[in-house]
Amino acid sequence: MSVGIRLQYPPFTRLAGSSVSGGDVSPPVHDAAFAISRLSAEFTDRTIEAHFSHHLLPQTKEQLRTTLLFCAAVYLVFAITDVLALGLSPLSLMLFGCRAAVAVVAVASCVTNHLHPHSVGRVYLTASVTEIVGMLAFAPIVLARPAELSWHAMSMGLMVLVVYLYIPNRLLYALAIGVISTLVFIAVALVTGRLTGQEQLTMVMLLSLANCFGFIAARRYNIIRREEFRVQSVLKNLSERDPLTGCHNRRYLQQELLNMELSRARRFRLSVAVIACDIDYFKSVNDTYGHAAGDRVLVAFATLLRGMIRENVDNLIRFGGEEFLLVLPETDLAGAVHLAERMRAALSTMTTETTPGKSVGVTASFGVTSVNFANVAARFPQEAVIELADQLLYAAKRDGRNTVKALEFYGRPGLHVASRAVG
Ligand SMILES: Nc1nc2c(ncn2[C@@H]2O[C@H](COP(=O)(O)OP(=O)(O)OP(=O)(O)O)[C@@H](O)[C@H]2O)c(=O)[nH]1
Repeated sequence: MSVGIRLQYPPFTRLAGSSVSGGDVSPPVHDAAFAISRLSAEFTDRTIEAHFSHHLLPQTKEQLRTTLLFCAAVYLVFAITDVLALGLSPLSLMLFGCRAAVAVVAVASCVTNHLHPHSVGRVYLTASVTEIVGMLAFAPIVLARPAELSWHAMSMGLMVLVVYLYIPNRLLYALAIGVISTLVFIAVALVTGRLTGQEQLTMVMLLSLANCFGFIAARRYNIIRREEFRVQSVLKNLSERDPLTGCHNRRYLQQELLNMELSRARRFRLSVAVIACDIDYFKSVNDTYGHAAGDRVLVAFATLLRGMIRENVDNLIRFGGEEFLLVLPETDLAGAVHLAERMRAALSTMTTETTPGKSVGVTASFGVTSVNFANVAARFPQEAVIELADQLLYAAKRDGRNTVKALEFYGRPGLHVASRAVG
């Protein structure tokens, strides 16, 4: 059975660390899934890369804003050097226009990202556009002040490092922008014909080194960030999942899921259903066929349940031992009872191979409850819903097992009036 990690985001920001309703979204957690491309320094699995990017989005946007505004300010401040070189002339005014264009694009990028808080693509697009405009605006400065070519080469080297290391962008975009602008700069420098052959060689070598060091350092940084994310995801997975069945565990239910689903249902005045189910006479399976066979039955039961719930919506939790719990958002009592009855019937016809050639069939009992927040205004302890489902499960056990018991939850003890037994 593949074990998964829960990585989710609102509406696209559920990550290793935060979550919103979304059921068992479970990218595999084995190492191959976290493979990192040596060239792009990104996860080769696009889904995991998307989770990673969304996980870091708030920090990335913050970094981008700070860096772009700082670079825009530096670009404008360096207009002083134009005035010192060219005086207050139409040419220096034109260069100021180029510098102002960079500042305007940088500010527009920050505003765009502010208006689209969940878009990773826009962050990279605005970073790239600002970098390209910054590099383009540098060309007229170089052409207008050819006597300072060595200084311009130094500035170019610094700009390349900024592109690789300080402006958050995809590594391959930074590489393309860094290399192409370096080549264009070298071409412009050679066209001006102000440098000796030795100076030209030195300039080409230094700018190549700036690109190499920038790329290597950025690649290293990108890989380290992703390694951190991998470890974080694996640890989170270990702490939230049952290793035998791959289901979420009780800890996850109590610390995250239940509160999240009940709060959401309360906010939007929706129904949430909970089904508690437990394999009947499971001890005798262990006693008769051995613990390993019992494990196989548990895994088969979890697989059956998982196959019958809505992917990315419902949640399956191993509540303990041979007891499982299903949390079903936007589901009323009738819908949950119908599902529980289908599960009960499916299990009663299923067998699991315990040893080669030998199979065992089991049944299960179900306790079903649902709370409709359109009718329930009063606050109640979140565990109360689970407790009711559990009580109903044990009522089903007392009633002979292989049966479903259901009751609407009205939020207060003594008001569970809509009782219904099925099976
Ligand atoms: N193989 C296996 N057995 C487990 C696991 N966790 C709990 N059990 C066993 O599950 C059995 C539960 O037994 P009981 O609580 O008596 O329940 P039951 O026999 O299913 O009886 P009812 O629930 O009343 O129908 C115990 O024998 C536990 O050892 C597990 O991970 N693997």
